[in-house]
Amino acid sequence: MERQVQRLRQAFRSGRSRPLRFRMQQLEALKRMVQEREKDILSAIAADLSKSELNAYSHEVITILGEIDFMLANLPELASAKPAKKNLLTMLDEAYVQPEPLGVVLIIGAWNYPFVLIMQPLVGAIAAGNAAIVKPSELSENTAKILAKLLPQYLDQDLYSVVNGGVSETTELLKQRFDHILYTGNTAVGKIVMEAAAKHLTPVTLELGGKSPCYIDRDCDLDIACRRITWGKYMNCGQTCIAPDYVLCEASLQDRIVQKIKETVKDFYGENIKESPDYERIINLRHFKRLQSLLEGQKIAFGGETDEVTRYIAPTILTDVDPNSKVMQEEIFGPILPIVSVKNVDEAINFINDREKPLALYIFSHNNKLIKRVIDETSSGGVTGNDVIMHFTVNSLPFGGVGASGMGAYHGKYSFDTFSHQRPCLLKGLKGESVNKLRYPPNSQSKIGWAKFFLLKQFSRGGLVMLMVACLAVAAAMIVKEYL
Ligand SMILES: NC(=O)C1=CN([C@@H]2O[C@H](COP(=O)(O)OP(=O)(O)OC[C@H]3O[C@@H](n4cnc5c(N)ncnc54)[C@H](O)[C@@H]3O)[C@@H](O)[C@H]2O)C=CC1
Ligand SMILES: CCCCCCCCCCCC(=O)O
Repeated sequence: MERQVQRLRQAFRSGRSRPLRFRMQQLEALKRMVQEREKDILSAIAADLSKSELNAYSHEVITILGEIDFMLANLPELASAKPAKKNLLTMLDEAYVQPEPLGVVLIIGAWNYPFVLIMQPLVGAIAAGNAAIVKPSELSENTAKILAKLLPQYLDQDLYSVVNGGVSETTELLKQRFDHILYTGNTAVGKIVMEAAAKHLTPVTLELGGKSPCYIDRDCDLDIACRRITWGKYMNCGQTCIAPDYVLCEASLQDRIVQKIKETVKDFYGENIKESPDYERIINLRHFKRLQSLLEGQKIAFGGETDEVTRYIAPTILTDVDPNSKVMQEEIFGPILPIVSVKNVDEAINFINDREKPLALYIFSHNNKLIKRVIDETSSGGVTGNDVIMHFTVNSLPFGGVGASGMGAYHGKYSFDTFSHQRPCLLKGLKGESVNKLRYPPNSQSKIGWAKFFLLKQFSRGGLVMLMVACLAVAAAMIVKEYL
């Protein structure tokens, strides 16, 4: 592994990954890979998550095609030097911020959206001019294999590579020195990644999970709210990091919510959910058993059927859930929706603030002021009002967690920034030494007075022009005095 990282570092040092033309070529190759090998990619995702190929396309492939197109269209602007504001002392110099690639970066993905969670950061890493190693999750082994097969066929092999394997391979990988690590997965492993990164002072982006609350206000169109929640909760069988984890609402709404979600489930998946091509299965037996145990002792208002052989868990709703019960202590990451009653929005806000900061927050209401108030008085990685999941799809919004749900963000411009160093550059001429005297020793009260004037004085545009005219007049007077 050490040699693999060294090979990438050498290729990075050659400067090959830096020119924009090269980055665009690699992104175009990535797009070709997705288009030409669409069938192989879809069948791998489908096999890993018992998912229809249509759903694999809409959950994963569309996002990647959109992200590549965004980078192709915006890369010249993103990578360009941005002029910076100057002060009086540097007025005649050149000041700008130049994004530069970080070097060799590591991307570790999770199994639940196995293609997106590797490819979307990779697009950002390439766009920013880095070399990258990607480590797909071993739990989604078909996607891991197809990535290891296809990426080297389309991308520069010395700059981009795939490492497959589980804990031992990842542990070995984490001993190497990287210039950035983007990890997606659970919080416990997030801490392991951060600890390993600290040994090399490597910065990390941690895309973690959490319990994303969904508050339903009394003043709300329940039909629409429940339809949207049903989609976001049961998509991918609840195994979505930003799925609404639980519902908070006034007790009087509970039965109607159950009824409406029940009707929507029938609309979406038919009478026999097991037969529906749109309803997935739990990834493995460990998670299946974990989810089964969350049902113990709960009041199941809808669903609850499980089948160990196929790892099927029906769309399920739990009512009158005790906030101290197990299902409310850990991220559910499955098709179980607890409803917790609160008296009003104040209690909902307190409930959210009493817990770890979630990855997402959802609020349904006709009342925009109430939505804004909940946003203002809580914290979460992201928010969607009157819908769920959808903030993930807007690549002009940074995607990431806060507090226990993660650190850093990516998608679109934010991916480019995550994998770049914003390098401040100030280019001075070798003239104007007389002005510099005020910062050279010996220091004096009058030099401090001038330094304060040059560095602290704020001028309006008009004031600045006047000052420049005055400076020119003084310079002209000095020339006249010297030579005439
Ligand atoms: N914020 C986000 O964008 C997302 C967050 N998630 C979160 O991820 C979690 C589910 O993913 P996991 O079950 O963790 O996925 P996982 O089991 O696939 O693990 C994630 C990655 O960590 C590696 N890994 C596992 N144990 C390790 C260890 N001891 N040392 C080093 N590496 C190790 C795995 O090989 C894998 O590549 C949920 O909490 C979910 O909310 C999932 C998707 C997106
Ligand atoms: C047409 C709508 C497409 C919706 C795509 C949703 C993808 C959600 C991915 C969530 C992130 C995660 O859990 O890894």
